[in-house]
Amino acid sequence: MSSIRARLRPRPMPLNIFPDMEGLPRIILTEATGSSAEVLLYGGQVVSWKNERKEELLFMSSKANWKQSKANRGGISVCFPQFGNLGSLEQHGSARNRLWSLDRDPSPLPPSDNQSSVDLIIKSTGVDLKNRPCSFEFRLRISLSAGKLILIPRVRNTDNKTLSFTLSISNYLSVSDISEVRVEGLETLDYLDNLLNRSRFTEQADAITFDGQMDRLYLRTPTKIAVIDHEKKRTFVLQKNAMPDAVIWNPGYRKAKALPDLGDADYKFMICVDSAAIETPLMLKPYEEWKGYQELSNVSSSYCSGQLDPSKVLYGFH
Ligand SMILES: O=P(O)(O)OC[C@H]1O[C@H](O)[C@H](O)[C@@H](O)[C@@H]1O
Repeated sequence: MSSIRARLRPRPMPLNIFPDMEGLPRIILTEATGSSAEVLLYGGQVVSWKNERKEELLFMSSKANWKQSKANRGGISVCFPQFGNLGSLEQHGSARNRLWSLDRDPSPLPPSDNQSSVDLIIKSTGVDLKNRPCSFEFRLRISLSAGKLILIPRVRNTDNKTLSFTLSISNYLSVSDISEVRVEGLETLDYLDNLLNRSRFTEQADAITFDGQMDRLYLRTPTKIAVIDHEKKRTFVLQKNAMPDAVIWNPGYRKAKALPDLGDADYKFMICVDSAAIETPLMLKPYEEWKGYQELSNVSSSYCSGQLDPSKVLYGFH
């Protein structure tokens, strides 16, 4: 009887994984309403997220190299175990330049061997241990559902010493024109300005707008941040847990020109909004695990009442 039941139980769809034009393993996630996401094992990077109308929601540099030697500038990648140059490791840590593996045992999360989510893993290597003698495992679940892309990062200390790290999930969002964008949810908060030697300021504006390079670390941010694109009349809502900080970055014209892997005009069509834990490094006791959560959704700016109401966008009041 039980064997008949087992035969009748719907089998999970196999993961859609294939080598792309450069031979890099690429995973395609799909779901019933027609949205999709693409993930590279190299860097564990999400390189595409399209809505049900097949519109791309993530920015990718026009000079992305698509080679397995450096993370592409764009999409969503993880900076770990160090954000930026705040330590002795390479800029933004090694995770974005590693070849990740499929995680067949993502316990205690249920296995996700279907076409709308994937579990990835990297373990510390000799290089990591040379610079920071404490072994770890980093697991990343990427899940797609109607209108939403969810990332669940988990770090496990697999050593008998304390593990300390900083981390960010770096989201390059595609926008119509950076001068048409407002970021809401960070007003009145303190931030460190990376363009002014990490000096501390308090945000005075009602919303963040852009008229040049910006590189800030907002501290103790709320769990929801809205990125409103006036021209497209679309709003990204970033919801996060266990990552108290948020990075807001746009290189502006001059810095974009100096970056070899970014087209001169590309800065207009992107904004980086990172979920992050940077100001206070995360500490894990021996064998402890940390778990974060990030959910991105993209909604019509006027989905509530025909008028943008930030309180509705930010706090979901209907
Ligand atoms: O050029 P990358 O190493 O990818 O870093 C890109 C950017 O990442 C973050 O947003 C930092 O705050 C910026 O200072 C940095 O320029």
